[in-house]
Amino acid sequence: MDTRKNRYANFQELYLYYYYVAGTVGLMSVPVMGIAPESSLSAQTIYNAALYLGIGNQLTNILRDVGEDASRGRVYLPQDELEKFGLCDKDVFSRKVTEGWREFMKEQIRRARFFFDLAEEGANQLHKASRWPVWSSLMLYRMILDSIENNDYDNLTKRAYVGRTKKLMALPVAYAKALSSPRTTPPWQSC
Ligand SMILES: CC(C)=CCC/C(C)=C/CC/C(C)=C/CC/C(C)=C/COP(=O)(O)OP(=O)(O)O
Repeated sequence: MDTRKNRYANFQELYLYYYYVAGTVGLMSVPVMGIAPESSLSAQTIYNAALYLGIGNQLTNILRDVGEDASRGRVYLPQDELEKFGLCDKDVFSRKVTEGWREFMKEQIRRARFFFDLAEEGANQLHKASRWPVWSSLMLYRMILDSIENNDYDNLTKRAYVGRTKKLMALPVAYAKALSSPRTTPPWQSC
């Protein structure tokens, strides 16, 4: 798909690409990592969470690399949403961070966070040995979005990154999150 296509009309088209390139990685990870024997959520719910983590990671990866991809003539952004903010490919290639670009980026970041939020429910359903690395990667990738914000949405000339200290500080937090047991009651039955 990547060799044939370098523009995507809308998020639906992009979602298919994200599914192929990253969602599948999440799905394949579940049987390797294992589901907690005490989990009471359906396998489908857990696989969906894994898929959403793959999509969230890929969305973040794309948002971090917009400038780099543009230098290779590639735009992995929804064309209709660019248009909604008065933008087009030319604006991506010109690398000028305008108010329109910032507003566009805010929406893209919101979407990536939404997928990470969906994935969270599944992380503690995994076998306990797998939870810490999954929480760590989820948190570290989510921090790339914060870094794009801290760069005032300039992902056209700057590459967002998370410094070593911030990364190290996230690890104990991820560890603490990994300690909580899987839900035994699905969220929709607990209220
Ligand atoms: C949450 C539950 C239930 C399970 C976890 C399931 C997992 C591990 C999901 C994560 C899947 C994953 C690691 C996807 C990778 C997506 C990604 C960022 C791919 C980037 O690939 P490239 O585009 O080649 O990267 P570069 O741009 O860095 O070269």
